[in-house]
Amino acid sequence: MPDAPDVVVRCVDLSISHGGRTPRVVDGVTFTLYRGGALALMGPTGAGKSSLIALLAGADQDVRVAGGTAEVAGIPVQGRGRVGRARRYVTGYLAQRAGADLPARMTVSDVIGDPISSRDRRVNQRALAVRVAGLLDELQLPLGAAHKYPYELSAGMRQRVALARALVLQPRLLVADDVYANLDPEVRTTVHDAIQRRRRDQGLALLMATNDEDAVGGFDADVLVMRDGHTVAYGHGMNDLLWTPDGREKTAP
Ligand SMILES: Nc1ncnc2c1ncn2[C@@H]1O[C@H](COP(=O)(O)OP(=O)(O)OP(=O)(O)O)[C@@H](O)[C@H]1O
Repeated sequence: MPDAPDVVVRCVDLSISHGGRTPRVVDGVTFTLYRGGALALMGPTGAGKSSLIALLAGADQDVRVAGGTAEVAGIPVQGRGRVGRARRYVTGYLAQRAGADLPARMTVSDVIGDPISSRDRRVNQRALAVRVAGLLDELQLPLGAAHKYPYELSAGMRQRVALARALVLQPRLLVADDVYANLDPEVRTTVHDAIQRRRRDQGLALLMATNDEDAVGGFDADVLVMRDGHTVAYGHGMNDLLWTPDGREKTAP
C-alpha cells in the first residue's frame, strides 16, 4: 500500500554499507518521519549517523542500501538517474563541514543559487537574485556578502550560506549533519527560526545528526539513538526514550 502523502521519510529494516565492500555500518534501522516533523539521530562517533544521512540525501554514491528499504517522499533512495534527481530535488542537504567545503571559486550568490541554476540554465536571473537576497536577509547575512567568495566570510557565515543553499529549492526534507556547526548562540536562534518557519508554513521535515540536546529540545524532535549501526533507543525528546534491553548498559550519547 502506498504511503500517506504526509510521510516524508520511511526506512524499514534498513542496512547500509560503503561501496558494498565493508560490513554494514547501519543495520536494521526502522523509522518514519512525517511532514513538518523533526528527528534527531544521536549516538557516539562511528554509530552510523552520517552514513544514514548521506544515503537519504543522495550525497554519496558509495553509501549503498545493503538490506531493507528507504524512501524519501515515496521515492526509493536506490534510484539513480532521473529518479535520483527527483529525490534530490525535494531534499536539502547540509553536510558535515558544509560551511568549510563550499566551492571556493563561486561567489556566495552563485553558491546559494546553484541548486536552481544548475538544473535550469534559462532560469530567470532576477527572480533568482530576489530569492537569494531573501535568504541572505532571513539568515542575517549582509546583502553585500552576495558578491563575496567563501574565504572572505567567517566560519559562521559560511555555515549559513550552506544552509541557504540547502533551502533554496524549498525542499520537503532538510537533512542536516550538525546543523549548528560553528554558530554562536545568537546565530543559532536565527537558524532555528528559519527552519521552524518552514516546518510550520511549508511542512518541511527535519532529519539531523546531532548530539546537541539543546537542538533536540529546540526543535521538539523525536530521537533515535544509534550505536554500532543499531538502534538502541527511540522516543520523543531526551526524557522519553525507550531503550532496547542492552541500550542503557553502555554510555548514553
Ligand atoms: N567512506 C567510507 N568507507 C568505509 N567505511 C566508512 C566510510 N565512512 C564511514 N565509514 C565507517 O562507517 C561507520 C559509521 O560512520 P559514520 O561516519 O556514519 O558514523 P557517525 O555516527 O556519523 O560518526 P561521527 O559522529 O563521527 O560523524 C564507521 O565505522 C566508519 O568507519
